[in-house]
Amino acid sequence: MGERWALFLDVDGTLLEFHDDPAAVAVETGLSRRLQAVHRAVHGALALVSGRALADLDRLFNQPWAAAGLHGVQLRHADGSRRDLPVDPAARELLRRRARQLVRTLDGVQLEDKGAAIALHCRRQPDRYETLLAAAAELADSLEGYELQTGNLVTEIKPEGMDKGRAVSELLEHPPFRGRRPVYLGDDLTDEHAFEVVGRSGGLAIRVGDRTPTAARFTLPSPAAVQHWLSCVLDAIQQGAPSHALRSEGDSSGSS
Ligand SMILES: O=P(O)(O)OC[C@H]1O[C@H](O[C@H]2O[C@H](CO)[C@@H](O)[C@H](O)[C@H]2O)[C@H](O)[C@@H](O)[C@@H]1O
Repeated sequence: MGERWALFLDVDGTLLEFHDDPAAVAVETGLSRRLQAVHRAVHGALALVSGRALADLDRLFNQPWAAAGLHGVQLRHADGSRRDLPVDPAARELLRRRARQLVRTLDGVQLEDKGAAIALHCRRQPDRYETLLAAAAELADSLEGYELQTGNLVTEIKPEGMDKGRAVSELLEHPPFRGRRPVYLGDDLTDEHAFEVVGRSGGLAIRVGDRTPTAARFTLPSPAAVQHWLSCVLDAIQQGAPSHALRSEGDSSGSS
């Protein structure tokens, strides 16, 4: 079973609980050890798939694993090779300048500068979300080569042409993911792109939480449940259990 499955894991809201400040999250030792053990058990076919930049994922997880950062704008393969979507420095500067101007007009909105992309957060003031979405959409429309990606009390302006689904497809073309059945865990709207790809590839899409609608067939209630599920997966692989052991308990389609 350890040779048959490929695991793709979203980070915030899936592996980690949400915090008001994106920079304040941390990976506890227990989660880190569990992920390392699962990574070994699936012979390296585990990738983090996140809206965070790769540098931020490396700061948090401190592992050279395959990973998609900025929703796939940045990609690192399991062999360490990297591909980045090209970003025009002048366009990036324009994005930064306009985004800074925008947040000055929106009380309670926090700007996260991720290099090639900008996230605008309003977790501290959720009642500003609709106003933020409208203003950010207008900004993204005015910038050539950029698009909007909304998420959990966040909206991001990122280089166009990549999403988590495309990132997972790209990883699946390369070892050690190639030829394996993908399992994707994620909580957010941004993960739906990947749920669709995984569903089309005959894999398992597992939604974390209760956001609807979703293309995922299975559900886990929380990041704590994800950690428990990872332990069960590890046990199942080590005991050579049948492949259905990878499924989560809940089935959001009503069948199992
Ligand atoms: O794709 P993900 O790994 O889930 O990353 C999505 C975004 O996650 C972060 O923001 C979210 O988590 C923050 C910390 O808990 C929270 O404050 C914020 O409200 C959430 O939207 C991260 O800061 C973003 O850059 C990611 O794109």
